[in-house]
Parts: sequence; C-alpha cells; structure tokens
Amino acid sequence: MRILVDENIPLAEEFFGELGEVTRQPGREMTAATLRGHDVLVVRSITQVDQALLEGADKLKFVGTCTIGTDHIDTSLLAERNIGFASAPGSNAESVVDYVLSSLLLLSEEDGFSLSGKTVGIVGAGNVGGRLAARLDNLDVDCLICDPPRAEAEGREDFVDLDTMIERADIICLHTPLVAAGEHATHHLMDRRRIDALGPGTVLVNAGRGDCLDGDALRERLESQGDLRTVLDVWEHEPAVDEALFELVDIGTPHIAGYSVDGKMLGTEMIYQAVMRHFGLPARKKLGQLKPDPWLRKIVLHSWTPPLEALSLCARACYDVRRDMLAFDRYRRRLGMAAGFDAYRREYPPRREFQTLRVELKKNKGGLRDALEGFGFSVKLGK
Ligand SMILES: NC(=O)C1=CN([C@@H]2O[C@H](COP(=O)(O)OP(=O)(O)OC[C@H]3O[C@@H](n4cnc5c(N)ncnc54)[C@H](O)[C@@H]3O)[C@@H](O)[C@H]2O)C=CC1
Ligand SMILES: O=C(O)C(=O)[C@H](O)COP(=O)(O)O
Repeated sequence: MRILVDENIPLAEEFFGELGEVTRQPGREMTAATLRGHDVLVVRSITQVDQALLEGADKLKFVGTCTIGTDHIDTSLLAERNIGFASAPGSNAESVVDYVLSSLLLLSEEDGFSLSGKTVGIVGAGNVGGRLAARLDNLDVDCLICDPPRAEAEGREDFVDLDTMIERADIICLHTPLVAAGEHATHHLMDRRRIDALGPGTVLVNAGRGDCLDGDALRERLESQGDLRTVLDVWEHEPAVDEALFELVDIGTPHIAGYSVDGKMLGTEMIYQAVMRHFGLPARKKLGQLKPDPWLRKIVLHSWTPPLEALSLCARACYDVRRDMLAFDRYRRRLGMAAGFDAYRREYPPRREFQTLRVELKKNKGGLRDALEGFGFSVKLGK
C-alpha cells in the first residue's frame, strides 16, 4: 500500500508504516499528479480535497484528515467515488480551550479584570465550545451559549441567539465550523452589522475558522474606533493574512490554537484507527506507547496560594499564548506574512495541554483544587 501524508503530521511513519510506503509532502503542494498511485491520503486543513485533487485518485481508497474541521474536504464527492473518509473530531479541542484561556488570562492581567466578573458568550457549543463552557463554569464564570443547531435538536431554551449574545456578553468566543450554505451557514456569521453592534471594550475571540468573521469589517471597526480587544487565531485567506488587520489585533497567531503535541498526535492516532477499520485490520498501535513525556510534569504549590495566582502560574508554565504571538510576529517580519505563517506552523515548538500538568497540593484551601481542576489541570492532594 502507498500512503501520502502531509509533512506536518506527527508519528505518521510510526502509525502508518506497517501498511506500506509512507511519503510525506507539504500539504499545499499536493496535486492530482502527486496523489496518483496512492491508496491512502492523510491531510490537514490546508489541502483542498476536491475535484481537482481527486483527478489523481486512480488507486485512492481512503482519505483521512487529522483535524476537527472538514470544510476543506468534498465529502459528497468522496462518497460518490466510493472513497472512505474520516476526520478526527475532538482531537485538539482541549488545546484550543487552553489557547482561549491563556489569551483571556493575558487580557485580564493587562486590563485588570477578573474573569469571574464577566459574561462569556460561546458561539458553537460542540467539542471546543462545550469544553470551554464547562471549564469556565467550574470557575463560576457566567456563560451564554449560542448554538442554533443544538438548540433545535435538543429543544434548549437556555441557549440565546447571536444578537442577544452581542448585547449581553463582555467576551465572545467563536467556535463554529465553516458551513458555506443552509439554514445555519456560518460564513461571515460575525458580519459587519454584528461587528458594529459590539459594545466598546468587548473581547472578541475567533479560534474557529477565519471565514466565519468579516475581516474587512473588523479592520474598519478597529481602525475607526479601536475600542475592542481582539484575539484572532484564524483568518480569511490564510496564509496571506491581511497585514493591516494583524497589526490591529491584540493577540494574533497563525492558526495554532489546536497545535498541542497531545492534540496533533491524537489526530494521527484517530486516523490510523479509522484506516485500519476501513481495511478490516487490527489497530495494534497505541498513542500511549509513542507520546513523549512532557518537559514539565508537575508543580508543587503551597495550599495558601490564592486561586487566581495559582491559575496564572500554572497556565503560564504550561502554555502562554505570548510565546506564539511574539514568535509569529518575528517570523512574518523575517519571511513575510504568508511564508512566515506557514513556517511557524511547520516549525511549531512543542506545547503540552494543561491536562498533562499535575499540580500537587498539601491541602485544598480556599477552593484551590476546584479552581485548578476547573481550568483543566490535574490535581494531586498530598498526605
Ligand atoms: N483554531 C484551531 O486551531 C482550530 C479550529 N477548529 C475549528 O473549530 C470548529 C469547532 O470545533 P468543534 O467544537 O470541535 O466542532 P463540533 O462539530 O464539535 O462543534 C461545532 C458546534 O458548532 C455548532 N454550530 C454549527 N453552526 C452554527 C451556527 N450557525 N451558529 C452557532 N453554532 C453553530 C454546532 O451545532 C456544533 O455544536 C471546527 O469545525 C474547526 O473549524 C478546530 C480545531 C482547531
Ligand atoms: O483541527 C482543526 O480543525 C484545525 O483547525 C487544525 O488544528 C489546524 O491545523 P492544520 O490542519 O491547519 O495544520
């Protein structure tokens, strides 16, 4: 069997090697010609699996994407051509939540506010948004949820519509998939009217897909009023991001919210399992045998550490969004926006999820354990 794999997929040889020859290629350079002769294709979000690419699908039996999002895949065409398909739902959801929390912590430190006094609006309450809501709920932060497909399917009357959320939330986090058409389409879900309606001081986070937000409208609002706080990990026209918008946002990163070692490797394992299922083969390899130990395994805190101080100490030690924000800025200055965007993603330094960090406490004082667990860390109480 011949397997074509995006160059940025970790553990590809370890997982897929037993099936045959593994060839790596940059995801943006995959073409019909390079696909020819391959039985399995394993991609990330930057490869459009469409009519043009599938012209080269002379032997292709299975496509896997080691990502949550599937907007880059023409799934109907795959089904029509009887080519198997799998994505990796939830694989890097924890990583995205860590990213959002690190960003909110940074802004709260800069502006001197406490998250617990704020109302956070979450748009799209699936694997990412749902986990973010759960972690914030553990911290007693008020959350508003906007998810019309779930509201309809589950009869949720506690969910709100997006316009109500815009009126009431201090922080709005977008975690929707990119859906081009239909009743719940998300292309420019955050359009000019809604961007203009955001109250001064609102924090706007987009870690879903760039096209869910009208970048021109946001740039113009920031240029004319400069009264929002903005965190963008995803952009329209990646990797050729609008430089002017980038200069105006508070935290700008090159689509790396889901780039933890844990999330990326879990994505590979999920696709390996799907490939083996597809071919009726036993999936014997396990991620646990292959995943490296984190550099930082535990932190010991005194029981009287104030919970907020403990959260920011542990979060900074484990993952601090400033690392990516500053490094990306250096990359794009050195290489230009598009090349810098891709280069930083390719050379992304290891990052582990909050859940890999064990925090040891002698006693649980003042709700410290709940706060830490609520943020995602694992806590061990001493004797
Ligand atoms: N920045 C990054 O690195 C990453 C970005 N993502 C993006 O985040 C998206 C969400 O990820 P998950 O939560 O894991 O997906 P999911 O499929 O588990 O959840 C998506 C949720 O959005 C809701 N939704 C759909 N249309 C909506 C609309 N019009 N308004 C409000 N809600 C709507 C769905 O009902 C669902 O509950 C992915 O599709 C992907 O595009 C995912 C991983 C990493
Ligand atoms: O999982 C998703 O969906 C994502 O957005 C990925 O984490 C983004 O990574 P790439 O596929 O663009 O490497």
